[in-house]
Amino acid sequence: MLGRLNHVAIAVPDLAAASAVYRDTLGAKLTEPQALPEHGVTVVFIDTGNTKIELLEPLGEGSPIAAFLEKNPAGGMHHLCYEVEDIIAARDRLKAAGARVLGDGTPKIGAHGKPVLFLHPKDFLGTLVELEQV
Ligand SMILES: CC[C@@H](C(=O)O)C(=O)SCCNC(=O)CCNC(=O)[C@H](O)C(C)(C)COP(=O)(O)OP(=O)(O)OC[C@H]1O[C@@H](n2cnc3c(N)ncnc32)[C@H](O)[C@@H]1OP(=O)(O)O
Ligand SMILES: [Co+2]
Repeated sequence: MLGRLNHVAIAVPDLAAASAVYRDTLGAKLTEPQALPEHGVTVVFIDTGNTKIELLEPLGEGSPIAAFLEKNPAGGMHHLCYEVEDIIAARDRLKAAGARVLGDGTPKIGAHGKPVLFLHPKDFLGTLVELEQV
């Protein structure tokens, strides 16, 4: 069921400042900021060749990363995203195994234009997991 690691997400309080760290200090190439109001975040991606880094800044009221940033004001690693071939089959298998699928369980379209779902961090060793259908 588990495919490639698609991205590692880092929640940040200031996307421009975080982008400057990756661009100027680490010498990375970044995508333009992409506002995703349906996810409550603005994102920038960095392609590292073997995976991607997703920088996340809160967008709008009730962003799902707001509480995380209150606990981690300087930012921190927020989630891992794994690729799956069939997100509905993966969801149903995980639910049957007792994992909590976040939201109403209906995949949303993610930053890459593909269906995504999130799994509760307490069911995965304290790590929020995103699944993306590829
Ligand atoms: C850009 C689109 C998409 C993509 O295509 O890549 C994205 O990546 S969108 C990214 C942002 N979206 C989401 O994160 C959606 C799913 N997340 C959620 O539904 C919530 O963030 C959450 C995981 C349910 C957490 O909700 P929150 O209100 O922040 O906190 P709680 O108090 O309910 O948390 C319970 C418990 O879990 C711990 N926690 C919270 N977030 C994380 C995390 N990222 N990693 C590890 N642990 C986390 C939190 O600390 C609480 O623990 P205790 O304090 O021990 O109770
Ligand atoms: Co993500």
